[in-house]
Amino acid sequence: MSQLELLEEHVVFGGTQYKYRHDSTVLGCLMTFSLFLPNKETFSNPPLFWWLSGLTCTDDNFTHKAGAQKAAARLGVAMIMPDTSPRGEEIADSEDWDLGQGAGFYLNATEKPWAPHYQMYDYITKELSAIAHDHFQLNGPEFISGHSMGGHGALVIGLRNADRFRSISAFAPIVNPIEVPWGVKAFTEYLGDDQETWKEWDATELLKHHAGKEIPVLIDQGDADSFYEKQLQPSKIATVADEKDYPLTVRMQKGHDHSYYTIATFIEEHLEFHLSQLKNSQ
Ligand SMILES: N[C@@H](CCC(=O)N[C@@H](CS)C(=O)NCC(=O)O)C(=O)O
Repeated sequence: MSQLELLEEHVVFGGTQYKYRHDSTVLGCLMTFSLFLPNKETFSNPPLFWWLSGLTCTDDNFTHKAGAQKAAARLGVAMIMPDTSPRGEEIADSEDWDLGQGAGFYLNATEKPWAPHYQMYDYITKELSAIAHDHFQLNGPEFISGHSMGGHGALVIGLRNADRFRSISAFAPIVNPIEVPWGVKAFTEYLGDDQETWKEWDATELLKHHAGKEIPVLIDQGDADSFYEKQLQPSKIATVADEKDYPLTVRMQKGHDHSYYTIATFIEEHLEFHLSQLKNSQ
């Protein structure tokens, strides 16, 4: 397992917020991630909440802006926040904010120049998971959530690993990337022109063909989100869920936009949603 370098440690609401750096074997570069642990004496084996951020973010956006630590400390939930792409001067990048560094789309790229480093799906589901389990002994139940591009990541990773994650939630997720400009641009670059391969990384397509465990999904979408109609369109996945009678709820949030103010408003409800699913499945 890779060596972890502790960059930050802060006591917060009786738990501890950490930031680490490590040399990722899967991505071939130095990566940071953040981790919140609730009070160890009160919560010895906490469930683990994975948070995937959106375009332009690092692990800091959620840590600094969502205010999730207070609820996580009260509920006894550990939270892990990965970065959104491989990083570094030697790593392929784009001048566009919705491609390259900060925009890894949580998939395994197959095309040049991206493929050697842009393997975020494997990084999260294998390398960072092994660190969470082996280094921090976080071996309890797991949930996954995210925002925008990270909401797409949470839906795709959750549905592809429905035996592992107990529930999925998302804020303003890209639910059908193969049909919207952000997704078409990124998937063309990372996965090439064969659109059949894109479907493996598209939550709406995955849900259409999902035959595994029906893990519940909660989506919050602000109706004042400037990306709502062009890039997000949660009704696309809601329609598929309705057709299959799949347990997926979309809540439209009046007046809310795409920002972390929306996440801060509802993050406690998301943590409670995940924990309540856990109780239901026990
Ligand atoms: N840079 C873009 C916006 C990018 C954006 O809204 N990113 C979202 C995720 S898709 C985010 O979380 N930004 C960071 C933040 O709000 O802290 C623009 O100027 O239109």
